[in-house]
Amino acid sequence: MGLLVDGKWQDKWYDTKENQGKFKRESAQLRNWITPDGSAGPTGKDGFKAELGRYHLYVSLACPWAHRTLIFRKLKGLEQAISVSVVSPDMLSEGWEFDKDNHSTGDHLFDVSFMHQIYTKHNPTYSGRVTVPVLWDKKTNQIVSNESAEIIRMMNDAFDHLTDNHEDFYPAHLADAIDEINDEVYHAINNGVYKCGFATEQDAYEEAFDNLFIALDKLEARLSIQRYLVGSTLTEADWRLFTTLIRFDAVYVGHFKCNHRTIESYPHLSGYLRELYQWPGVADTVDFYHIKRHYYFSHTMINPTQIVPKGPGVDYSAPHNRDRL
Ligand SMILES: N[C@@H](CCC(=O)N[C@@H](CS)C(=O)NCC(=O)O)C(=O)O
Repeated sequence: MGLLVDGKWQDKWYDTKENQGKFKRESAQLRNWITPDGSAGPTGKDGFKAELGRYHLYVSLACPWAHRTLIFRKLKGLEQAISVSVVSPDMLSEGWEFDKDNHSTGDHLFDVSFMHQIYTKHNPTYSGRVTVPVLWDKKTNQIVSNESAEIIRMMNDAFDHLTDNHEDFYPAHLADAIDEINDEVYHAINNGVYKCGFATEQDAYEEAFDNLFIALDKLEARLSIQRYLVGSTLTEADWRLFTTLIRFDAVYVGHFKCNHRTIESYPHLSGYLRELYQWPGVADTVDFYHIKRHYYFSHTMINPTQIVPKGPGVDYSAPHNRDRL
């Protein structure tokens, strides 16, 4: 695990010493947008017009942030339009790898061995962490974006005129409500589980743990009276929560010490999770082999034996009963 400094790979983990043992996630650096006409989006430069076949996604099937983009690719009917390469589950001294003998598709564009080589193809002197997902422009040979929250917004509407899929997971009249819940879910839950797992001091861990379960309890109450996070409409906010919930009992409870309770033990959150899992096309994007193997095998500072647990064997295909709400 490491990062690029002036285009050179360095094997170095996050330094929590400067932050009282707290894990601080770095902001994504590459923030351009694909738009229907190629004009600039809310951040970054212009020149990324929506075109079928022009863009490529680099993902890990283990990663909850990359998982969002795979779900949107599926739900928005973009599988033919946007090609994908999947990294191996193990993220070791060279970071994310394309090892075809280890559950990777290989790099379909350049056949390189490591994800950091994609970042240095974009910019030979790149400095920063080498994260997935990455959205690549095959036409101009550069990274469009490495921020999943923005990649899913582009996928939500930039290609609609080409695909005729007008399903809208961020409708204007719900935008404020979605942004508000996203903010809470991001800090306390999506990133909250990482703050628990990567904390290196007891207080830092306990603070993240308490905030995580306060937030989950709040969502349990909310989902006891409404079907989805912002009411009766399924939105982006639900998909952003889903990718953390589906990893929770398999990984975060044990590996990240988020063990106050499992998602299975929450009557409403567990039914909600099953409903989202059973949404047409979504189960195909969930790969528990990659999920469990990645976390338990890669984070040797947390799990030095690299043993991957066999359980928990939750049945996400069981009836969800959410249609009663
Ligand atoms: N802000 C990014 C975060 C992505 C991210 O942190 N991905 C993780 C995998 S789950 C990663 O690649 N980590 C490698 C590292 O931090 O060195 C996004 O949401 O797109």
